[in-house]
Amino acid sequence: MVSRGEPTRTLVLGGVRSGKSGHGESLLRDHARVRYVATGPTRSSDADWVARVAAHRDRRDDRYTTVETIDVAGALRAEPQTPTLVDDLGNWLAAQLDAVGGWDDDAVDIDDVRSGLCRAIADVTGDLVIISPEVGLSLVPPTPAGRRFQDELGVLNEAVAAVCDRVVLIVAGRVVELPAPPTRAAAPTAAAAPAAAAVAAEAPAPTPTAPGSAPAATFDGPVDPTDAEIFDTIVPPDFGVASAARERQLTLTKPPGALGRLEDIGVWLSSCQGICPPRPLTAPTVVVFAGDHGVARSGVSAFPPEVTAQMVANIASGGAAVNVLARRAGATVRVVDMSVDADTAPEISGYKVRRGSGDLRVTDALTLAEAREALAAGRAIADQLVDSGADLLIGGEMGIGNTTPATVLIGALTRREPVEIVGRGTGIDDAGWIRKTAAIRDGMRRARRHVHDPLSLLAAVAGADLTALAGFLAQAAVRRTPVILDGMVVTAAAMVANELAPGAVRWWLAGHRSVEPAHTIALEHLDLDPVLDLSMRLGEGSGALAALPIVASSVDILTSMATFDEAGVSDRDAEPAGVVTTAAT
Ligand SMILES: O=C(O)c1ccc[n+]([C@@H]2O[C@H](COP(=O)([O-])O)[C@@H](O)[C@H]2O)c1
Ligand SMILES: Cc1cc2nc[nH]c2cc1C
Repeated sequence: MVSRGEPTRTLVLGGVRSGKSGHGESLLRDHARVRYVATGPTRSSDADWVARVAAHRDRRDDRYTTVETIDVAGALRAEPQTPTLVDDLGNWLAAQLDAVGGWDDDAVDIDDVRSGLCRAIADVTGDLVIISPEVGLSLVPPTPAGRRFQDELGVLNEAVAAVCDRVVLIVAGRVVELPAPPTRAAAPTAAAAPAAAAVAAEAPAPTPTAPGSAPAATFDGPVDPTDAEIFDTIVPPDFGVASAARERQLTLTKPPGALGRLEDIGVWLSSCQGICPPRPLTAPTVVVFAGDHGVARSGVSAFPPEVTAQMVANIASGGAAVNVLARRAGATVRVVDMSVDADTAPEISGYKVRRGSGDLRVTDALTLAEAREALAAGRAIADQLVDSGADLLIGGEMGIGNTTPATVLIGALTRREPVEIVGRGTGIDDAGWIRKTAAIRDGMRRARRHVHDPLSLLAAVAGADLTALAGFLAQAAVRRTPVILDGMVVTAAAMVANELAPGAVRWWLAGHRSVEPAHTIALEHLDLDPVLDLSMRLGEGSGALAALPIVASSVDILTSMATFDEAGVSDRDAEPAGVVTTAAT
């Protein structure tokens, strides 16, 4: 395997003594330099272990540099470009379970380290081979610790496979190439297909009316929710195009890097579009997912729940902040009633799952069937917009009380204490803050047992609006369409979306940092750096829309600035006039 500009991430699975390490090494034989990340100790008092390590070492030649660490994510992040062999994930997992005392305590999980590892794997820029044992084919171990290891390794292998380009299984010395799951990048999902076809026929363009207004064209429902939670492997934005865009930035008439973050955003957008220079954005589209929440009846918001339906009508008729900001930025706004506790216009309620989601303090917000329906709706909406030409998507939301479920999701997935993350939402007073903190505590208690299962987590505490948002954001990544995230509520849904579709985060840009404390924690968790920090706390998609003109400008820079050659401007390596250099004697 020689790097051809595009890195290849290969997961090599196999049983004990199957030849998996040897095969992994053979994949990197053409590289002049290979880093060997050893996840188990290379020195030990166990003679058999030492002999195994020595056998592995003898097979490798002096092209290898050995790094002994269980911080594989850290090692990959330190040198993402270096061709690397990681051997193996079994030792890594054992060390992680040791670190958290998780061998015999199912309540302790390693989800964060596993996600961190997957994100680091998704971000490598050089060839990577990861060796992992496949122990799921043997007997179910007789001890709790053995069963825990076997179960965790199954989950880990599946998660790592999702961010690798190839997965091979070594059996009896033979290499079996495991097929990738079918890709839906070019076509609507099976779940979304019927509705997408119906809307495509009715609404060929995403902007039948002026930017900023809610177009008359409707989203159709219902959708087939079967397997709504199963997403295709996310293909990252094109690394080769990113390199070309970075090169182009250096040719433009400015000191290298002088446009700072604007340059990075242009490079990202170029890599999302797979072309350099990128195409100007022509059809950015915001979808505002609206819903009511049972918990809002218990005094966790400064406003009454009736405001949700009233604001939905306001957005539909073009009078909300989201409409004003969208008009300025040239974006189209659509509003979708997922679970508003009132009847709304038929053109916005085609996907409605129910009236109001359940009170997360005491009951599931949705049934699993409703959660699948909401996820499928979000996915179908993303598909319809991409199919009809949207070239950038923004997820927005409107729902009195929705900062409570969003904070519960973030708290549960990042294991924070409620008081660290609770914010003032629409502006609750101190008494409301105390009620909200207690509601978040109760919701997190109910959420805790679902943190390993994104679909049941959404059903337990999120509600139909946030669940549809999660489906929308993940499906945008499946369809290789860039997204600008809005505030805390959208980012909470994004966290779950990235659990459903690992690597989806690479298609998302954080538009802004909301004043909600949970937002900063969620952004850190996703490793996202917001474009703006304007002390906003509105939702609707407003923060993302405020960032959109900056994103559009970053594209213009790459498309329209003159190069040094074109403008006849001297590049920095050119010799200044009048300076004569003489050869050294
Ligand atoms: O996303 C955010 O950062 C955000 C922060 C504060 C408020 N909101 C919006 O305010 C509403 C929820 O606030 P609350 O106090 O009713 O939970 C909902 O309609 C959100 O769009 C949104
Ligand atoms: C008026 C109003 C507008 C909103 N937009 C998003 N959340 C909101 C909450 C309220 C209360």
